[in-house]
Amino acid sequence: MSVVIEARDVTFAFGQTPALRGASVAVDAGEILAIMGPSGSGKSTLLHCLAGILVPDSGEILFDGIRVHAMAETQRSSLRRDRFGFVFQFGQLVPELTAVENVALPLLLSGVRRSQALPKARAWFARLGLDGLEHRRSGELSGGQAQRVALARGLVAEPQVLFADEPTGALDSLTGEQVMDLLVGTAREQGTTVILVTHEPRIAAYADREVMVRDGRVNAPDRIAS
Ligand SMILES: Nc1ncnc2c1ncn2[C@@H]1O[C@H](COP(=O)(O)OP(=O)(O)OP(=O)(O)O)[C@@H](O)[C@H]1O
Repeated sequence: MSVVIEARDVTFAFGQTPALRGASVAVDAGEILAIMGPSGSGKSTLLHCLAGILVPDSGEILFDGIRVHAMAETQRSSLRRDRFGFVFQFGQLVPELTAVENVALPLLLSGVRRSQALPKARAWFARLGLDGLEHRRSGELSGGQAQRVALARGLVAEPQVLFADEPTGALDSLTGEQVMDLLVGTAREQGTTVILVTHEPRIAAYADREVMVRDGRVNAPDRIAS
């Protein structure tokens, strides 16, 4: 297995608040990695640095040999659009668009024609058990349905890496497990690398490997009480 994406000794602070204090992690191509840790430990910040949304104060982010931390915002935005997919806790579907238009969005933003993007998006509805919901808007979907639509949107452009930040956090446990079954199943079919932030061990159990973030570091040993 070869490393596809990596953080090396990354630090990041929100003003005076340090969020990452030398975080390092490497993820293999096709691997499903769960990032766990207590609230406020830096999990989301690490995910956002890996995805090129935030730029580290120091350290490196390497994707496929590219120095993401050194790229300009426009380049990072193209990288996110062309190579990465995203699923967040609250689906964040565009409420004005239908479900199928939401799924097609990453393709349309990449310049794929509507006549090609919409059929490609539609194919995901059968795949994720969403048949018949293509023309609903987000307000007309259940939480689990909306999250499956968000998952389809995250995967439709066949990204190399899917970033999922608490993708089941707003769902009851049964619905959450159904979403995880679909996420892991489709990612494996496509060979997509998945970086999943969760604080739930039950959800992390779907991953190939778990790392723990504590105090802005990955797998930092527990402090010895003095
Ligand atoms: N936009 C922000 N502005 C200021 N401080 C922030 C911001 N986002 C996060 N922080 C702080 O950075 C630290 C790490 O936050 P982060 O969201 O990465 O942790 P987390 O492990 O994902 O937490 P949670 O599990 O609660 O989502 C925390 O101290 C948090 O309060």
